[in-house]
Amino acid sequence: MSAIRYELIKTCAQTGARLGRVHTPHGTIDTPTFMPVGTQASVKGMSPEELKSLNAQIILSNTYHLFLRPGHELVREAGGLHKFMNWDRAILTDSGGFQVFSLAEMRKIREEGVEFRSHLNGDKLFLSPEVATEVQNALGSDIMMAFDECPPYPAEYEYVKQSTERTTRWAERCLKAHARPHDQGLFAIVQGGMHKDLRRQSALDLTSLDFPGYAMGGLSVGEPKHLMYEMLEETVPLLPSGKPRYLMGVGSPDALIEGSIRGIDMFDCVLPTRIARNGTAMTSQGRLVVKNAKYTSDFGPLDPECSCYACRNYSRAYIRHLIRADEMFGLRLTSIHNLHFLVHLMEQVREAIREDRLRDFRDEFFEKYGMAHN
Ligand SMILES: CNc1nc2c(CC[C@H]3O[C@@H](OC)[C@H](OC)[C@@H]3O)c3nc(N)[nH]c(=O)c3cc2[nH]1
Ligand SMILES: [Zn+2]
Repeated sequence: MSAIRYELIKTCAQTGARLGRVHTPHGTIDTPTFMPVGTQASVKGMSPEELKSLNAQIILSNTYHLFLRPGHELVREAGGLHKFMNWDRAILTDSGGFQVFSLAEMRKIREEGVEFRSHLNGDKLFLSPEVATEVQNALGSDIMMAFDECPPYPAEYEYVKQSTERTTRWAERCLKAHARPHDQGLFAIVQGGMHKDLRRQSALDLTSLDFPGYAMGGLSVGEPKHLMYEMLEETVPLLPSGKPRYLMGVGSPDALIEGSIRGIDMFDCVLPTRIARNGTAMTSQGRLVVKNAKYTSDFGPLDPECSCYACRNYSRAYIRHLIRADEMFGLRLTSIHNLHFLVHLMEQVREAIREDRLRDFRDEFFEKYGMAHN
């Protein structure tokens, strides 16, 4: 019995969106879903109780960061990531394939794996399909990602071709190295850059290896959004309908809706907590920079239509004051609101799929949101 089972409940009659559930050893995830990112074993500034109060059913953490600090052996000794961070719902860990190419210095990519220097202290380290799989087995995440290369954007066709074919060979090595397939699901990551033929090849090669789930990688890397949507339209139909699809690193409210329409079930993005740190809130009318002087004596909530803890108890004037005074509680309140906003947005997306009206919902949302693009 695989650790991860996808249940397709229904497909939206207006779009290609799906209502589903992902069953994991640490609970069920209603999809389409937004997953808060806790890169270093903490969703910045949020306690597990606060995450549960906003109905987060799964959070992310990251192999590269935890491999560097505190080290996966320590987390294994602590009884695994769930115990270490006191989170008893589902956890997905990214494989480090993105960070080793975006954060690490002095990296050398070979068939065997990637040699690099830690961005923390310059130590010489090595990540490979086998090491990334062993690390995630030690962390005990419910969903592990295959070790991949996320090619830069833009990149030469030939480079993307070589890289994508190597990522497929690496995925096969992860499958072989996976020590706990009954407890942890291993998702493959489709690459191929912005080239439709390479995307198709990657999807066909990886689906022939039969993983419990498939991610769309190599996107949300600076390309125009229309290009990302074209890659989804080209690739998602080649993925098995009975398995979850995860679009990595996405995203803004409009992209979550557009991605759901194109058949994506799972999303992750650091945006809600990252923009919270400079006092930017996502609201039903678009973004609001609460630090702006015009909110000095605005005693209303961040978003009048929001029912989150921050909007029920605090004003824009108070949060503006905290952010300007560099008080931690200010960015905590903005993070609580932004995470609630995206988790609640996905609840509305699931409702719209249930009622076969996701295209109408999108048009209404974009109208109100003013498509003040993110
Ligand atoms: C933002 N756009 C984007 N993110 C991406 C990530 C996650 C970043 C990972 O880094 C941490 O956030 C900074 C998170 O780790 C918990 C996230 O999962 C990717 N990961 C892999 N393995 N392969 C990809 O092709 C890939 C592409 C991305 N595009
Ligand atoms: Zn709110």
